[in-house]
Amino acid sequence: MSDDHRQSTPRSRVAIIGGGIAGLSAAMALSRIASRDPQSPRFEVILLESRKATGGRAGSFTDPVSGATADYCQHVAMGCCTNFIDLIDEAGLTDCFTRYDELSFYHPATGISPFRANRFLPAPLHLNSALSGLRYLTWRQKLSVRRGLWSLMRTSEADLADVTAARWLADHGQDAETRQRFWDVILVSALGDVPQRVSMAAARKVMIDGFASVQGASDVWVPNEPLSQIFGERLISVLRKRGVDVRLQTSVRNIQTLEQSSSSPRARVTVGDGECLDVDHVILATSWRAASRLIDAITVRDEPETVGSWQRSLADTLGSVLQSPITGLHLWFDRSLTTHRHVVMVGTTAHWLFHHGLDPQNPAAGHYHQIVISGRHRLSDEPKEILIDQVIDELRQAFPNANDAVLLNSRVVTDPAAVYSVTPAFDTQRPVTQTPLPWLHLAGDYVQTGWPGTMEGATISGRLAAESVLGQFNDDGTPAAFSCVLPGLQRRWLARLCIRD
Ligand SMILES: Cc1cc2nc3c(=O)[nH]c(=O)nc-3n(C[C@H](O)[C@H](O)[C@H](O)COP(=O)(O)OP(=O)(O)OC[C@H]3O[C@@H](n4cnc5c(N)ncnc54)[C@H](O)[C@@H]3O)c2cc1C
Repeated sequence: MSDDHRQSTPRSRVAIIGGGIAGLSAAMALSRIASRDPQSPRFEVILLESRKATGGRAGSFTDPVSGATADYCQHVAMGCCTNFIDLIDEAGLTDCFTRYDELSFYHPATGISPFRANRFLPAPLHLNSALSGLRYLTWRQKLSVRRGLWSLMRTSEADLADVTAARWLADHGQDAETRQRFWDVILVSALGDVPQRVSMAAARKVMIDGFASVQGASDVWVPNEPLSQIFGERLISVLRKRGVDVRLQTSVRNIQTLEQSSSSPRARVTVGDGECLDVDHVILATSWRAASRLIDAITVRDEPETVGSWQRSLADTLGSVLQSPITGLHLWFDRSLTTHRHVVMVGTTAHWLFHHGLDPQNPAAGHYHQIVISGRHRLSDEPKEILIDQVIDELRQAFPNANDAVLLNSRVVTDPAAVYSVTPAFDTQRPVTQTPLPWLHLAGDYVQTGWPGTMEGATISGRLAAESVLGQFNDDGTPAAFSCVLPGLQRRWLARLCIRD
């Protein structure tokens, strides 16, 4: 396509519904293509977000008592999240994250054990010393974990689609205590639900891609600014500079097909105040619940039967999704409880402790600590005060500094639908990006990406939707020339020999 031709070609109008990480990732991909490649198609991208700020589940709130800004729940990424890390790099936001190559595991019986992969040994041998360092595991348990990891490396993901993690682990010699002390600790945090419900294929993704396959895959990326700053302000300013029309507090009420003609817009998006936007493409990047409602209400002019059966089957699939809660306990003390920035807590109600210290913007709020508990737990139905008391008891036992610490303020935030459960049934039925409506593309962490419900999954889904728009755009016979999704980290020779694909 020549520059002259490009100038004269009408711009394709794309509405992205939802400004969570999936929608933001799609907007970044389309605006990057439009701004960097003179041969590329031209887009007018409109991002529609119903809330006051973008970021979706990766957002923050202002505590009414102290005025402090805190994330609804602490989010972390891992070194294996190549697309998410690339997204923040592209947006110039790498300074918003700190990368850690060591984890600290706490157990009441043994205190803190460092978990650090060996930087000189090739994967998967690099994990050996890290495992040896977990003092709360007996040598038998460590041997059992190594055997389990080896079996997992020798089993392809496709062979694990039908089985839950709990079943597979029990069948592969992992006794209840080894599961509780090792596998469950990692899987519940990463997948947001208990191994009795999640598929072993999803668990393999975490254990193999996230730990065993490549040096650096298990590094932890922790935001050092509120998520609202990262995804609600800084990323939006990048998008606006690239010409994306970001509209906040703009809730989409319905989507309709228009009369088909090659030169006209193909869909109409109606927003809350009744304004209608006629567009060539819609990327639906909401949660699975909002997507189900909007898709169900689409009225179709052509091929109503094909589309109707797809609508019904998608409604069944999304209607059967099991969801899992995640709880964040936000605790402000008069002092820091520990020098560790984060600690994985084993054998306690708390799963992770994140320690942020004093906020320089608001030092009077106190030293901020956040406890994360993924999934339902034994105090889920108890009053919040009981949960706070229990967790503070655990912190006092774990960290001597906590004994004299005074709790200045606390808040418990539970998102009951934080993540969907990657059950074997749902994992095999997850919807794909393309739909029978050529102008409609799905994004969101629930879409088939090979990843569970994470920021990486959401980023990939947005990039896949951008690729799908581009593929359509080139339907005139030109092959789709743009690839937006990055591959995972490249395995080296020993990992390639050991790990079956
Ligand atoms: C408590 C908690 C902890 C988590 N921890 C981690 C973690 O540590 N690491 C990790 O990788 N992931 C974590 N996740 C998962 C991660 O947050 C999600 O996978 C990811 O943010 C999903 O992004 P999304 O864009 O797919 O969906 P969402 O974030 O749900 O975004 C959808 C957006 O669509 C908007 N919307 C909905 N309906 C409409 C409409 N009609 N019109 C316009 N806009 C609409 C919503 O307001 C929302 O902004 C956590 C999630 C939660 C809730």
